Amino acid sequence: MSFKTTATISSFGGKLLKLTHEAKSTSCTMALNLYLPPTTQKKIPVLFYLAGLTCTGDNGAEKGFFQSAASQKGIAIVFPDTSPRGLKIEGEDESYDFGSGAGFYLDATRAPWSSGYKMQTYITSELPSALYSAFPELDSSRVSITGHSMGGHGALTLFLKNPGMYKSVSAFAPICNPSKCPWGEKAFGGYLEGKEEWAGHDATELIKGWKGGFDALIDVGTGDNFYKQGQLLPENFRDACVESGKKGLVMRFQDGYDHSYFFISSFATDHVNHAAKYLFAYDKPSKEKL
Ligand SMILES: N[C@@H](CCC(=O)N[C@@H](CSC=O)C(=O)NCC(=O)O)C(=O)O
Repeated sequence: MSFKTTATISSFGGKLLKLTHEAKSTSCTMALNLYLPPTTQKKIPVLFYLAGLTCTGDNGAEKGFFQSAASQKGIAIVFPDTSPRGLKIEGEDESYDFGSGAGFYLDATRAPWSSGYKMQTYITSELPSALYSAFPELDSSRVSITGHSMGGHGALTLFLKNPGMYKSVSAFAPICNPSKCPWGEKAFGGYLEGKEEWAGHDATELIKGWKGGFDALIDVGTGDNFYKQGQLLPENFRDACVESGKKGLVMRFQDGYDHSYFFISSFATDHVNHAAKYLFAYDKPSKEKL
């Protein structure tokens, strides 16, 4: 399905495109932002940034400060929306942490959400296929993923559910153990038919079955109220990595930082650089490729 470009904005020498397209998996028109860096590469590696509760594709693009590093490294960034919109499901717009703006990057199995709330399929299949077809300069073989809060949960779980799909993963203040926090319990209870499905969408459970190393970067602010309230539970994820022998996780507790985009923008360059390390690891620049 092709995209409609509603705006083209110059940013750090590249272009930020505001796009919409009709998506089958989410049964609605989806909006997103795509940052295309200035580059002489024939094929541009891609970083997906998944935003958190209440966000659209605009929050990361406008406040995340990812474009500066992406421009320098030559990485395209996809900023998708966080849920379907306007499906007219009862209760869809009643709360900030469920329904619109809160798709949790999974495919709902419980009616009525199971028709349309298919963000896992949208992010891992329909959206990338549509983008690689409409923008052939994007390199579908070099893709990484990151995200914030609910989007950090999305980044970790989509990476762990799809071995080989992403070259790297990182997260800002991710919801690490949704089965054990109020946000996750509400989302999983509402979107999933049975409790036996929960572990399959929980990073702290998924990491236990991951084979090999896990070179992820996770930042959490020590002044983050959602962290203090037990919504994020990063220590549970770190402990699961240690107990199941996964090496490579870098979990940084950033002194005094909160949950906001002031925190994200402060460390965005580190996360783009983390992705760049893997996106360019086996593609040493040669004259033929430039
Ligand atoms: N309105 C809510 C808080 C909503 C909130 O803080 N959302 C975060 C993500 S939280 C986890 O997914 C966010 O990124 N907001 C958008 C922004 O631009 O800051 C409340 O009042 O508690």
